[in-house]
Amino acid sequence: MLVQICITVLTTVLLAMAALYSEGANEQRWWALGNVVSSVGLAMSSLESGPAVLHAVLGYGVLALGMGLVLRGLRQFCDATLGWRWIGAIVAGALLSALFFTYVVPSANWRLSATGFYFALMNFLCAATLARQADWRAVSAAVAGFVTLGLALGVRGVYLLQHGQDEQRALLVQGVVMLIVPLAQVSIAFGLILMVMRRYAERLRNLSWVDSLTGALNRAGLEAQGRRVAQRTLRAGRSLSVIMLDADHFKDINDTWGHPVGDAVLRHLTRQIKAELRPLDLLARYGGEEFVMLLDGVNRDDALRVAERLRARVEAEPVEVAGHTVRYTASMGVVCSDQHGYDMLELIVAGDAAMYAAKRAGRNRVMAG
Ligand SMILES: Nc1nc2c(ncn2[C@@H]2O[C@H](COP(=O)(O)OP(=O)(O)OP(=O)(O)O)[C@@H](O)[C@H]2O)c(=O)[nH]1
Repeated sequence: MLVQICITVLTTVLLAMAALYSEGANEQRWWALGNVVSSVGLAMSSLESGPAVLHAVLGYGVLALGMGLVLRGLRQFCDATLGWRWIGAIVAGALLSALFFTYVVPSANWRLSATGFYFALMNFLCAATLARQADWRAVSAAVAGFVTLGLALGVRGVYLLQHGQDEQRALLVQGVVMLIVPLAQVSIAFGLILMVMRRYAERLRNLSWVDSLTGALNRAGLEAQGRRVAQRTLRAGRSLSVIMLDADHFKDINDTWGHPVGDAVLRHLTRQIKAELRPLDLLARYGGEEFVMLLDGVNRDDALRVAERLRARVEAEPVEVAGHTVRYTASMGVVCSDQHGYDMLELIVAGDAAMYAAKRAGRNRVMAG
């Protein structure tokens, strides 16, 4: 029991400290709380004296409540929810089976087996919730912990049914299970922290790839993701088109209306571009008022059509900002891997040249490179 208390304190402190460093504090709060509640339930159900209702019934209800809270945190981590009604049902299930084998068909063996199977199922449910996550490396330690715990409880349930509580073999199994439970608990706690830290690191990396003004990718994001898109299209034998876009006379907009209005124009332009792109396409802000679009699986003729549609949309839809209606246009250069290959840098250089040709030809137009 002392080991159990130490493990609970250790894992709860770890979870609470991880919550301080990351933004996913909500799910960690449920995990930490569930951890403490489960351990209280475990301690209650291990009592050998006192009223039966306390250790033979309520202890299992408290343990089930703790597991329900952990599951709620796991569902939250997976962007889903677990309502209080479900948690109530989980607690009721544990209470009913404990009540049944305490008062209706009194048998300590059957009660231990039935509740063991019940909590094994709960642990498998936790493992299954996480296993559906795409990032296997992040969740594997926690999944392994839940599966181990579920298997240990299940095996103990089978042995108790077959051999009774007092037989030598059953006692041995009971001892092994008592050793496995805290180890699995530690594995779960470390697994949960690992999951949160990986997600936090991913969030920070994504933030460092995003331009804060427009929400489009920045240069670093373009380099990292653009290469991935180029490789993907090359492998799949699809065309990759690049559109370079530059707002026309943007300096005049800044000089006439001020920089905040210029910023609003850039945000508006980003929304206009995004409206023309598909989910697999990439958009990055390449410089001040210059953007680059990567169109996956689009040949040059189709990319020219997309660019022309976008040009017409930008020309037709002014932005309303600070009581002003600001009209602006954009020039674009379109290139495709069918003519220039899949090297990102070469595509951008060729697209830039086509875009400057469009500027020289009078702006507000699309040129192919
Ligand atoms: N408001 C705002 N302006 C920016 C930002 N980044 C760059 N700029 C401005 O964008 C302007 C770009 O001017 P130029 O390079 O001369 O280009 P242009 O006026 O658009 O002329 P053309 O490209 O030849 O049509 C400069 O005045 C920059 O200060 C930004 O984040 N916000």
